[in-house]
Amino acid sequence: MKSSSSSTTQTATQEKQQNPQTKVSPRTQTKGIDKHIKDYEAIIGIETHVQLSTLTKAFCGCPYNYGAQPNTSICPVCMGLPGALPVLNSKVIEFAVKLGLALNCKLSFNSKFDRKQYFYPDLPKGYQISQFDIPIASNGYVDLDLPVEFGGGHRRFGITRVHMEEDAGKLLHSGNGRYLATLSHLLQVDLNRAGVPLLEIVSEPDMRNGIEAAEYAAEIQRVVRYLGISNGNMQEGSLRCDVNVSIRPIGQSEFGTKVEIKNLNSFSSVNRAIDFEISRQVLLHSQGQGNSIVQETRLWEEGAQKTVTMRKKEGLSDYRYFPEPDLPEVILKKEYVNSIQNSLPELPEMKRRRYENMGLSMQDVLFLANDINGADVKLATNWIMGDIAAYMKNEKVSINDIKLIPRELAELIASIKGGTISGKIGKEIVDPAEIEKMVDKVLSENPNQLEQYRAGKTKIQGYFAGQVMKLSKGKANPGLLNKILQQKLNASS
Ligand SMILES: Nc1ncnc2c1ncn2[C@@H]1O[C@H](COP(=O)(O)OP(=O)(O)OP(=O)(O)O)[C@@H](O)[C@H]1O
Ligand SMILES: [Mg+2]
Ligand SMILES: [Mg+2]
Repeated sequence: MKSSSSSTTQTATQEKQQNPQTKVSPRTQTKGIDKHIKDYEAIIGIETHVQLSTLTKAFCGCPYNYGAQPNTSICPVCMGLPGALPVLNSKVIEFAVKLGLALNCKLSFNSKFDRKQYFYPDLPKGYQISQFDIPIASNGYVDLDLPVEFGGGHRRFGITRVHMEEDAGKLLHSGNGRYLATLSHLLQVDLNRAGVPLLEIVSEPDMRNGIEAAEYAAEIQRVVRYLGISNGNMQEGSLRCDVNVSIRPIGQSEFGTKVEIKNLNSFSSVNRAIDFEISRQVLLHSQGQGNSIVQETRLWEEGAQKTVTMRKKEGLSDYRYFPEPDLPEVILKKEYVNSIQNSLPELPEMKRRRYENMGLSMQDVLFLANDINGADVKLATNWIMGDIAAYMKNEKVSINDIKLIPRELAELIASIKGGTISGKIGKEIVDPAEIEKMVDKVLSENPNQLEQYRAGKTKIQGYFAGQVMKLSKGKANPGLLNKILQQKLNASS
């Protein structure tokens, strides 16, 4: 119900339930490993790129709109033309400080930009402006609660660093070649995205399975949405998670060789790609071929449900990082940081603890905290004091007797707010008084049919139900309608 709303986040589990096409088990591709898998432990760390929703790019005045015609939002700076000079967009700093604080990081009051050099057709300058040895934020953590269906449990995952950088352009391939242009196929470059600001969040290698990784990604999405610094949309690439996976035999303290996986555009692909990769590595290891696990970037193929080699990973020294000479140092003032700290909204973890303290079940807590707005408190109060109180009075029951649970009320209110159902329909779902009136009307207007019913033709109940439904213009809740109708018929015979 809520997955299409951009203001709504979901847990990795909820997403999985909504994607029935994701049923293929990656395990089927690596049969025979089940007996080995318990002998190994997986180590997972995640790099997340968050595309910032600033009005203009990081170092020039071009706007960025996803889906715009290729190369319609470019200028000499983001095209990397010789002599063009970057000017930093101050919103990038503000958003970076917000995220750094939200992820409980230590801020660097003096940081700088560096050039990370590599050749790729989507990078016209031949280098990416990034931050190397002094990231704007580091040493933080994120807290989350695993969904109840996975045994629940609180987790804290370390955040190594958060740094600012610019995005590259996009390559458009036509023909069969996947990564590089061949003579027989055309490679086009769209530079609209070049220079769009990103924050890269690097986690500590603290996750141990696909579920923890997917829940971590979902929490990062919630945090950036709560902060209002990104739309966090994975399908559009505004939130990109690269997962690093290695395995080690249980009991070994040093880490194994890590493999980086890209092209994960949903939480469930994060989960499934990790499952697959763990199986692949365990299989190799258990067959004595551990050496063939090399440090590389692999690509998740959604169709085939497997990871394939993309490229060998560059070593750090290959990038030849050096300080960006065209941009000044980034100096943060205490007052500036304080004012941002004071303007932070309530974050998902705070909201979860608040709801938990109100006595809600963890399932309800997670459901409510997934939504940026939570349940609308005012609407919820109106419902409880209005229609629900009236229903309780009418039925002479207490709040403990009615079957409405907090999550259902929140779902109902969210549907009304989101326009999925109208307030009128919403009302009739829990307002038996109106249905009762309509039932009375139908019964009194159909004395002959009522007579037949009393004479034993109980099938005619369906006819009455149909008439009431018609009278309500289809808005009566069928369950409630039948219950009331049954009561009335019993009373009259
Ligand atoms: N042995 C390991 N197994 C699994 N994950 C690891 C291991 N060692 C490091 N990691 C994780 O891999 C990620 C490395 O990210 P980082 O950005 O530091 O480097 P990179 O991927 O080599 O660089 P680049 O930004 O160029 O992709 C981190 O999240 C870290 O926790
Ligand atoms: Mg990486
Ligand atoms: Mg990285």
